[in-house]
Amino acid sequence: MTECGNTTCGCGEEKCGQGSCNDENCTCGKESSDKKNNNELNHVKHVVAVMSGKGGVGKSTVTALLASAFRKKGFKVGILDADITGPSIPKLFGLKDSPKSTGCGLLPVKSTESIEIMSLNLFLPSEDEPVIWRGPIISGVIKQFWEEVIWGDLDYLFVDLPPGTGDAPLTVLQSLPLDGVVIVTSPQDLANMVVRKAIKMAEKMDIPILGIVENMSYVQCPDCGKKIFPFGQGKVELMCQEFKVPLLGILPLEPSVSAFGDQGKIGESASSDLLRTDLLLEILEK
Ligand SMILES: Nc1ncnc2c1ncn2[C@@H]1O[C@H](COP(=O)(O)OP(=O)(O)OP(=O)(O)O)[C@@H](O)[C@H]1O
Repeated sequence: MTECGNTTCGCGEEKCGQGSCNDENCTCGKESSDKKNNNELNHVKHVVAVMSGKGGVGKSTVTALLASAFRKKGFKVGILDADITGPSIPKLFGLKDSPKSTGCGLLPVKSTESIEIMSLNLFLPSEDEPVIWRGPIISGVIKQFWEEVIWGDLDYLFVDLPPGTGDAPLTVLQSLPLDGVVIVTSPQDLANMVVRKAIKMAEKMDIPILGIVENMSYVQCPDCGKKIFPFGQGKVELMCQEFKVPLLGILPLEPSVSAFGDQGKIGESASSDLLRTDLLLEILEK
């Protein structure tokens, strides 16, 4: 292996620890272009992070709905739950089994719809056990979930990020071979302000923004079907225009979404049909 200088690596690229270096002899710390096939057992075609910056806007729900929508289309799908201290994915899919370990690595747990799932909550003795870890340990676990889990052949791996722009999101954006991020927002101005920080973080790190989903956007009257916008209307369209990214869906505040999630049957929620999956697929294929 060749050693690179302080600022420039053997391949002539500036040393930054991000992006992709195609010189296989270079040790600049940049990831090789084959980062997706992180071990011989894993062949993951696309990795998509779901991010928000703001807590509670529905990242995990949107991750689960996206994964379910892609699965319904026949793709092989996985979810890496990078929300280490507040993991929700196993609950949404009603998973209780612990991941099995083989000589080669850890096996994800399969949901009823055959989505491969890895989450720290699957290792805990009870689902309400807290995880009280500092940032470096959390980052280490996220990397292990990528490198030491036998994902096998997957078309799409969705990564559910925790809120904020701290250690865990940074690790995912820096260490995983992301095709891009899907941003989840909700219509309140407060959410908007924090979500913009996440968008700018991804932009600063040269991670493509694949699109924005607005969650809890409106309530539909069960009697007359009229849409009520308790937090105001049209904000996500403005955000998409400003950042020049596509709108991937507007989801209502819908009691059944929460009920399906609480019952561990989020895959049965029809809200996944409201996501513009075909548009996302088109963007990813490009
Ligand atoms: N469109 C929706 N309609 C009704 N309830 C929803 C909707 N989206 C999310 N919820 C509910 O809101 C709560 C928070 O959702 P979720 O856990 O997906 O948010 P999050 O952004 O991932 O949270 P965190 O920041 O803690 O990771 C859950 O109880 C979920 O069922």
